[in-house]
Amino acid sequence: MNNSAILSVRNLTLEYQTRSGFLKLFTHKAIDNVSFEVQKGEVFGVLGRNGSGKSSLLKVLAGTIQPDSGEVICPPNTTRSLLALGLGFNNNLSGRDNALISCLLNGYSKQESQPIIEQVKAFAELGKFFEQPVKTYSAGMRSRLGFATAIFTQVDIMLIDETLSVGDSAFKLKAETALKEKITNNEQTIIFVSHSIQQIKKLCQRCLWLEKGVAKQLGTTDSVMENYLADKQETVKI
Ligand SMILES: Nc1ncnc2c1ncn2[C@@H]1O[C@H](COP(=O)(O)OP(=O)(O)OP(=O)(O)O)[C@@H](O)[C@H]1O
Repeated sequence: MNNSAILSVRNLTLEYQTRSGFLKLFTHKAIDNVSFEVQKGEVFGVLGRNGSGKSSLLKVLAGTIQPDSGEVICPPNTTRSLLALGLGFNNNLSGRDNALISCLLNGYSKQESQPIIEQVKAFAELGKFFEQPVKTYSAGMRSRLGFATAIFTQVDIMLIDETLSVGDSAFKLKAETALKEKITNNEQTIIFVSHSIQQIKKLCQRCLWLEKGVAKQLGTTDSVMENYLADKQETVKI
């Protein structure tokens, strides 16, 4: 692992097994021998078509699923949090209680959590719904709560899966601005999956292009984007 790398992924492979008929199992390689490193303070993008393995990769990086082979290495005590739609909340608890649980899981005491929860409440703009169970929320409202919770609790690596793509344009802009502020001090490491090429261009210095689970290109966002867009246009022509 390079000195300033906060995350090192080596030869990662993940297979899903699904039933394709009575007693028949179908194996699908969602991530195929992928390796890369992310530096501390870097905003790293992952792009690729539908089904290319982006979300699966983030889940492995967050430790919510185990790979079949390969490894994910971080310095000791590195905290990681996956911000993805529908993940991580207890549906029966209110937005406030879910925010409190996130704080406690990130090592804050109940007392230290109170001002953070008020910041989350103000940022998420959920009004009285903040006190209602999360199961009553729309996808956009969950996204607001998830984003606000992640932005105000300190984690070493934020793993963001599509959450910025949901919600109205005013909130998207506010979320992007908050992320940029967090990025400017070069402390926050972010791994960011998005279908929005504009968002990846705006936020990420480097990115990884996944194609059917394989790392097709790893490099600066400009160089990867050039080939990715050319490839997309080729496919549209065909
Ligand atoms: N739980 C699962 N069981 C079986 N196959 C799965 C499972 N989750 C994902 N897959 C398959 O693994 C592949 C990668 O899926 P993944 O969701 O990681 O892709 P993605 O790039 O995030 O897609 P999208 O851009 O559409 O969100 C797809 O072919 C998908 O069908």
